[in-house]
Amino acid sequence: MRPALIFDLDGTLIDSVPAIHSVSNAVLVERGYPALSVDEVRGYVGKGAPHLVRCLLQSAGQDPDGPLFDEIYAELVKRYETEVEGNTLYPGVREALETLKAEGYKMAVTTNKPLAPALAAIAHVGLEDMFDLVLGGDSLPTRKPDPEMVHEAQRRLGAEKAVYLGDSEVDAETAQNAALPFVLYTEGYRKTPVHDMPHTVSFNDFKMLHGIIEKLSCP
Ligand SMILES: O=C(O)COP(=O)(O)O
Ligand SMILES: [Mg+2]
Repeated sequence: MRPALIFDLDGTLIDSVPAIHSVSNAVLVERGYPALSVDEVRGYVGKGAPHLVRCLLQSAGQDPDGPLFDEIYAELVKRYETEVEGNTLYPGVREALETLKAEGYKMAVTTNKPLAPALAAIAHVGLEDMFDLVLGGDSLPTRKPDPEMVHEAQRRLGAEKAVYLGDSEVDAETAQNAALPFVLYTEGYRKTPVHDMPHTVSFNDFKMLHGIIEKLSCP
């Protein structure tokens, strides 16, 4: 049986930092706080929206868990869902996914991004028909690196075997916690050198993905 392919979203399939940067700055500047650089915002991505909001509050000199949290979280997630222009696919993603889907691989997304903005970004880049399941950071009581999201995806897909694919330290840890092979996309938002990240195989071009998955699918 072919393994299910469980993908991370931000930094793996979609370059979403331009969108997250612009939404974050809109929320900050509107309240009189200084705008942040793309590099700063990139460093805040990967652990879900609550973490991003706490980082934004800290950068503004505010209490990360203080009274502004709920208001900023709600506004950020709302804008995230509608201001989708800054989300773009990494080169070759569509072709690679189409090939794998045509061969019968079941595919899911497990992202720490909240579900509504994740679905909006997926639709914006035209991948809405590609996945059997999408789970967001607010779909379950826990988020990555807790393995539950990946386990839940595997259960819902009825997949005995699975491969997890992602770009970040959080993803490497998730795959380890879920005891799954980890395919690392090196062009996303990781902060650690590739050789210091636990992974089964890495790739820097989606043209390589089909061959990698075929090899991992051998019994
Ligand atoms: O929203 C985030 O923080 C990251 O989302 P990801 O899990 O798709 O990388
Ligand atoms: Mg990611």
